[in-house]
Amino acid sequence: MSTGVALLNFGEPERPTRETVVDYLERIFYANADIEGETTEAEARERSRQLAQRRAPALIEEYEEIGGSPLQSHADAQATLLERELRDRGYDVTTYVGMQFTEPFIEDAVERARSDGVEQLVGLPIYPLCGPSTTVAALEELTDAIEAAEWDVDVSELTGWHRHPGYTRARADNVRSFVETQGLSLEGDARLVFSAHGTPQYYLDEGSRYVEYVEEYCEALAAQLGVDEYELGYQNHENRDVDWTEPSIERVIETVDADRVVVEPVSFVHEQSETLSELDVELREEALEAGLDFYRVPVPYDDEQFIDALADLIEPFTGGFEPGYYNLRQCQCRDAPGAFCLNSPRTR
Ligand SMILES: C=CC1=C(C)c2cc3[nH]c(cc4nc(cc5[nH]c(cc1n2)c(C)c5CCC(=O)O)C(CCC(=O)O)=C4C)c(C)c3C=C
Ligand SMILES: [Fe+2]
Repeated sequence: MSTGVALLNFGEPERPTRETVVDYLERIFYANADIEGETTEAEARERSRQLAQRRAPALIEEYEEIGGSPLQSHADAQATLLERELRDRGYDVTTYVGMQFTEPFIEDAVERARSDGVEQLVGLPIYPLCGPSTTVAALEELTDAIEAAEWDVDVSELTGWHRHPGYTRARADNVRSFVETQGLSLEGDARLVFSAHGTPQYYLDEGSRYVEYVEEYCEALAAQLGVDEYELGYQNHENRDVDWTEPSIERVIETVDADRVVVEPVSFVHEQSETLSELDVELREEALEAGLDFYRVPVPYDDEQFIDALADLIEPFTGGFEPGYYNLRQCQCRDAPGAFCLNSPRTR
């Protein structure tokens, strides 16, 4: 059977013109309009436009500073490597990249898979830590696009996958090798600092387990690295007057008791403005002002172990065996048939 894997991603404009960046931001703000309370569609659209226009200049500056976002090229490279790995394992698989907020959109990925004659589609959001505005929203879009295309295809979905042992090992080995190359010691005077993408308190109040996932993941990663003491901070987007996850990464950097910090960006599986600008430029400056040497672990987006872990997640669907055999169970965050994750409790 021919399988399509839709790799669902966030997206970042490749060319940061004012028009593309405003449109991009407007889509993001509109998709998250609920966090400011109930509103009409017209009000939400107007508010999203205003927020996008206000935020755009600073984001354009970030893109200019880093010479454009590499997200699209990293996502394409990942898709190619995953397809190759699954084909090497003997499966008839094609991968399709679909973005939530830039082209190629999720509906474009669906259209390409359909015209290629895919018989089975697996939706894999490239967010290891399941959250409502990323993982769940991306899969809702996938369902909507399939329905809009009136495509009768067998669909499976994968939500949270940070507990995959191969993934955790890949990230731990990546941190270890970075620390070694830099001549640092995490047990000595360099403090390990995990930086996670933040989320508005609204989503946590609505039942999202995102923070639990972040915390347990950091604990597991630190344990694999043999590190007892570490810090965790959140990269928040404070464009609206709403509460976000605490402590912010800036606060952590201000208060950490160390000579140097090694920052591991746990929410990210590509380099993008959040890593190359927010961390490497802005946070580095704050760290230096606080008297800290600053090191940031590169994201292992094309690492062989990481790609193998992604292939393992897809394998039950291409191999035709019971997903539960690999501990994949019905997702609690996405209440849809065929939505599996590694986070759900065992029922027996
Ligand atoms: C490629 C870029 C981005 C990734 C990956 C990403 C991941 C990510 N985002 C959230 C939660 C939210 N992000 C929100 C806004 C937002 N996110 C990005 C970029 C990425 N996020 C941008 C450019 C923006 C726009 C705001 C800004 O200041 O730049 C929001 C909405 C906030 C709102 O006020 O509407 C949420 C929610 C998570 C959990 C996550 C996980 C990896
Ligand atoms: Fe975000």
